[in-house]
Amino acid sequence: MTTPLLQVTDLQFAWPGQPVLLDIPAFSVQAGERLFLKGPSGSGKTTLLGLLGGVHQPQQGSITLLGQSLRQLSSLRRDRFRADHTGYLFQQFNLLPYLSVLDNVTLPCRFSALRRERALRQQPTLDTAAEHLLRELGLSDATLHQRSAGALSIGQQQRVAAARALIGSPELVIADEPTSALDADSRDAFLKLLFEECEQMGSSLLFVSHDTSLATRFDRALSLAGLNRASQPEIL
Ligand SMILES: Nc1ncnc2c1ncn2[C@@H]1O[C@H](COP(=O)(O)OP(=O)(O)OP(=O)(O)O)[C@@H](O)[C@H]1O
Repeated sequence: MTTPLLQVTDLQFAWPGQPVLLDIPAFSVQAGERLFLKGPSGSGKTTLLGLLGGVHQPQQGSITLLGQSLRQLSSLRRDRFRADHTGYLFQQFNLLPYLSVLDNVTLPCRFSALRRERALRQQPTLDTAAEHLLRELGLSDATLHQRSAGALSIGQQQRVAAARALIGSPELVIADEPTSALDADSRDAFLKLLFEECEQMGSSLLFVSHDTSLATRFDRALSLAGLNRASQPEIL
């Protein structure tokens, strides 16, 4: 059996002063897999993604990415490891609105020498790497690339956020409800592009959403409730 890209074992997490939110005996993502994780609002999806990226620390259990236990890294090395191997696509995109589109897309390469190096293996400069990705994701108008990210439409910002998550081919792309602000047609088109890019880069995709209609498009679909043994009080 091949070693999973990401492996969670006996994880427990509670926010300070709150009951245990997540109690997950086992969860894994395989290399190159497209995994859909569903769960209602408030069930702990975003918290789990923060744990997987090493942003939060579990009270118990282990999270191993590419054979490296996150717990064994100092917080500085954990941040670097996350920047090297994980691309994040957030629900609210989290672009820096005053920076240009290109500067937003190339941002991960400032924090990760590995992603910078990988991007420069394909393209002569980081800007051309960003432009290439933006074109692949349907943002081909070069005048848009120089504009402040905050001046773009929601659909355009989402593509910029996707390019930022993908630049430098991280092994794992984590997407937290990235299509919730889109209509059905834009959502379908965006998913198709995201899948194509992840496949080209050999990245695994962990896609979290409460929109269960998307689940059949993925290699595997899991429900957080099915993974999590912690009791869930009032979730919507
Ligand atoms: N920084 C925090 N401090 C304390 N509690 C938090 C924090 N972030 C989230 N929580 C709590 O953890 C629970 C799960 O929140 P989380 O955002 O992980 O759920 P979610 O499934 O991603 O929800 P949604 O689909 O609405 O984004 C909620 O009860 C929330 O109030």
